[in-house]
Amino acid sequence: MTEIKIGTRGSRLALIQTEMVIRRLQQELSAGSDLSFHPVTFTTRGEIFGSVPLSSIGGRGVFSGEIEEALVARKVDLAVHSAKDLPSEVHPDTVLLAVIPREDPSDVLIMPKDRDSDIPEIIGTGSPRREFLIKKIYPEAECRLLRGNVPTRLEKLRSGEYDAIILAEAGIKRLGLDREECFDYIKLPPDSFIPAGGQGIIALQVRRDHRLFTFLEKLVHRRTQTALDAERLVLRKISAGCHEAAGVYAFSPDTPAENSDKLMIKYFLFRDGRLFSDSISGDPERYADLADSLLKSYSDTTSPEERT
Ligand SMILES: NCc1[nH]cc(CCC(=O)O)c1CC(=O)O
Repeated sequence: MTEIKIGTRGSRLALIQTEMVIRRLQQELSAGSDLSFHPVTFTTRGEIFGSVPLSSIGGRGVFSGEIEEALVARKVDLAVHSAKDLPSEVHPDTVLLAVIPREDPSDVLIMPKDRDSDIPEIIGTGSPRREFLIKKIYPEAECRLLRGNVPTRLEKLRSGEYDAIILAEAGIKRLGLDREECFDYIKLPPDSFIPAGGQGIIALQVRRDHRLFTFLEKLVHRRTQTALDAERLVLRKISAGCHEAAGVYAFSPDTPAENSDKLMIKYFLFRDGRLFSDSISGDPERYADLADSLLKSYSDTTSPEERT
């Protein structure tokens, strides 16, 4: 048996996602293959500093740095991440492959069923993007820092610390927590409540020189990979830090009225008190050109110094 080590975080969601990838790889291996896959868990800085705003933790890749280092140092063969937790650039010796179809990328507002009012006053989120977008819906609401893994966040909602919290639909679905009787789940439509780049996508990170690279490359889910690449390209170009409100969503509109061969990209960025936002659609094979035209309105109104 050849053991293939897969670096991952140790949270329940991270382990479920890693198991999804392992199952997929096992299905695709030819009979008689001698590969066996084993998760190797890492504790990242994002978890060690679990109660402060993410923007106050220094360095890149708060949830992925340690795992990527092990990958580049050949201590693990592969790594599995939530794409949205990755910095906009990964180590140049590695690439990200989307081998599992994207889960619903929406955010969800979750409220206890027994509350007095339909309008939440205190909303738990530590994400500047979610805060910016939810205040358009509930201008009077106050957003309070909420950190921790998904079950912890739901526990804090249950304990009455918040009137509502915002989570990714993908996480609560994969954990099977989307049907709890005591909560209302209000889906925030992703074409207006624009998700974080990569939300709902599981990224398999592999070194270009790994012997499984060509095998893995063949397994990508085309639409998901296109969305991942397009969203990450936009993220690199706007170079939003985690203290800025920014979202990007690339998708193929598949309602009959629209042309499903097209890739639609939407983004918004709230920077220095100004809102940049645009959407464009075109040929998915040319997403780099699309992203460039998309960001034209942004660069036209931004001086070169501001863009660096
Ligand atoms: N930052 C935490 C994180 N990273 C990925 C997910 C959900 C799964 C996904 O988006 O694929 C979550 C939880 C959340 O934001 O509610």
